[in-house]
Parts: sequence; C-alpha cells; structure tokens
Amino acid sequence: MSGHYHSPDEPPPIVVEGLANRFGDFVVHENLDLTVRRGEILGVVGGSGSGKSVLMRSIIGLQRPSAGRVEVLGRNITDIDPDSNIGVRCRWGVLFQGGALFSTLTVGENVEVALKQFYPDLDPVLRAEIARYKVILSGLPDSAVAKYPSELSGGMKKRAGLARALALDPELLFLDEPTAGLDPIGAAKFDRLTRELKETLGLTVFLITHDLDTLYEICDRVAVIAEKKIIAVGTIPELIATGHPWIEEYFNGPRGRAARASHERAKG
Ligand SMILES: Nc1ncnc2c1ncn2[C@@H]1O[C@H](COP(=O)(O)OP(=O)(O)OP(=O)(O)O)[C@@H](O)[C@H]1O
Repeated sequence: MSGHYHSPDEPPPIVVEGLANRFGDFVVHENLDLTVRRGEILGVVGGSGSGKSVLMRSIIGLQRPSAGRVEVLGRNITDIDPDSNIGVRCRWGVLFQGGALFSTLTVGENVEVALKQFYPDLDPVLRAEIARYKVILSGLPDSAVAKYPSELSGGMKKRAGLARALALDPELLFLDEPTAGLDPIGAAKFDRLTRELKETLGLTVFLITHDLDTLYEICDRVAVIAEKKIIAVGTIPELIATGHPWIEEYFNGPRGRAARASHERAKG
C-alpha cells in the first residue's frame, strides 16, 4: 500500500484566511485564520457551539462563508460552485458525527455510494471488492460488509463511516468527534486506527474532538477556537505556554491533568 506523493513545493493542504460565518445577526466566526500542514493530525478544540463543525463545513464546501478565503489542496473552495469542484471533492473523505450512514443500505453498499458517484463505469464486482477492502481496512470483520447500520454497535458504525470516508483513497480526512459515545477502550482503539491509517496512507487529518486522550495520544498539533477565531495552534505544551485562560482551564483542569498523566505513564 502506498501513500500519496507530494512535492515539497506544494502549498499546505488547507489554508483558511479571514473566514467569517454569520447566521442572521449571530456571528460564529470573524477573521478566522488556520493553516493545516501536510501529513499532520490537527486536533480542533473549542467549547460547545464555538463553531468547530461550521469551520469543517466551510472547509469542505458545505457552508458558504460570509467572508474570507478557504483553499483546499490548492483550490479556492469559496469561489467555485459545489458541482464544479468535483475533482477536489474526491480527494477528501469525511466522517460526520454519528456516521451519517444510509440506513437502507448495507455497510458495503454505503461505501460503494461514493465509488458509484465518482467512478460510474467501474465494474460492479470490482466496486464491491474495493468497498470490502475499505471495510476491513477500517477494522471491521468481513461479516460487517453485508450488515445494515441498525445491526451495528456505536463503535462499528464509526468504523463503517470511516470506511466510507476512505472509499476514494483520500489525501485529507475530516473526522467530527470520532470517539464521542465510545467506551474508553473503543476510543483508544479508534485513535490507534486513525494514527495507523494516517501513517500508512499518508493522510492529513482534521480532527474535531472533545476527547483529551485523543489530543494527547495522536494529534501532532491542536487548534483552539474561542472568541470566534483560532486563538492558538501548536503542540499541547506550546498551547499551555500561551497562558490563555480557556486553554489553561481546558488542559490544566482535572480532566486535562488526568489525560496528561495517563499519556506520560503510557510513554514510560
Ligand atoms: N445552519 C445554521 N443556522 C443557524 N445557526 C447555525 C447553523 N449551523 C450552526 N449554527 C450555530 O453556530 C454555532 C456553532 O455551531 P457548531 O455546530 O459549529 O458548534 P461546535 O463547536 O461544533 O459545537 P459542539 O461541540 O457542540 O458540536 C452554534 O451556535 C450553532 O447553533
């Protein structure tokens, strides 16, 4: 299995500049800047309702910003009509909160949806085989291919959603709270899978999470949304060194301290 080749001169895979999002009078983002580096897992944190999902939707072209520029894999997403950016859309995969699987389709068929859309002439037998491979790559047993979402546990649904996100061999993977609702063992396994996939497939990962263990275990850097913008981006020690009160409370509160202690124990 090979990753994606990139020349060192290529621009960062995601560049957001001066982003604004408003719903009526309600301002979610104002003058938000963010650059995601190639090959990193970037964790995105912020209080509930701070605009993490709206940011992700702006980056993948599902939310038209009120102002600003969003460049993904060298294409300006804000300028192009959603139907015309098909070439760039097949270069990312998204795991939405809850998996967003089609309930009337099996897991395998769910994975096949994107393959059918982007490669309509693909032989159906080959298409089913590619889907099966993605399901297994996501850590599900072969038997899960023929199952319906209602027959899966929460953790299996996440993996099925991940298989769908990987359908088109993406360069960029967007994960919206992938470990929410999983027990700690299931969450740790999902974290390991994310890291392994990133390393094996050469992915860049944009990962929204509230899970402090995920931040400590697998994120290369963390971006913090507060006050309608990204207030800081860096490694966790770099963030703590900013002394910002929200960051301080987040990482040095009881849960933050417990996650750090467990991370340090695991490192030995
Ligand atoms: N389509 C919309 N119309 C109006 N308001 C919206 C819309 N989408 C999001 N919002 C509002 O924007 C704010 C940010 O929402 P968003 O879902 O991005 O938050 P979040 O940081 O992902 O929160 P959480 O951690 O709770 O998932 C919220 O107050 C939400 O109600």
